[in-house]
Amino acid sequence: MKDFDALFAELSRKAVERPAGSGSVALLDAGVHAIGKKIVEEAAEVWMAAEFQSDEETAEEISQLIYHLQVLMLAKGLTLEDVWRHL
Ligand SMILES: N=c1c2ncn([C@@H]3O[C@H](COP(=O)(O)OP(=O)(O)OP(=O)(O)O)[C@@H](O)[C@H]3O)c2ncn1[C@@H]1O[C@H](COP(=O)(O)O)[C@@H](O)[C@H]1O
Repeated sequence: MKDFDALFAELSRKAVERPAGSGSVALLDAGVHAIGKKIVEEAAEVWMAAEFQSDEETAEEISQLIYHLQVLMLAKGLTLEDVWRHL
């Protein structure tokens, strides 16, 4: 099963190698503004799922929020350590 670090490593690779058909590459190319809008959208979906949907659906929405946060980190050139040191 993929975890947070494995996804970040995969996305970091894709940002450099830019494979054809990667949605992540397209999102990186769309820029911080577009990624930020997705984060807001996904955060709202997490909230709504937590209040009105199943635990499984909530977990899926959380995974999508995490994914978009990681794409934003890559767009900004932030490392995992840059974030972890604030925890
Ligand atoms: N974990 C994810 C992931 N989570 C969410 N998403 C994207 O976020 C979308 C979910 O957003 P929405 O709920 O808004 O659904 P939607 O309305 O269909 O999406 P949009 O039309 O708004 O793009 C999905 O359709 C995916 O495009 C993800 N895209 C990719 N990954 C993983 O990232 C890695 C690289 O993926 P590629 O860049 O596609 O190769 C792979 O391991 C993937 O599994």
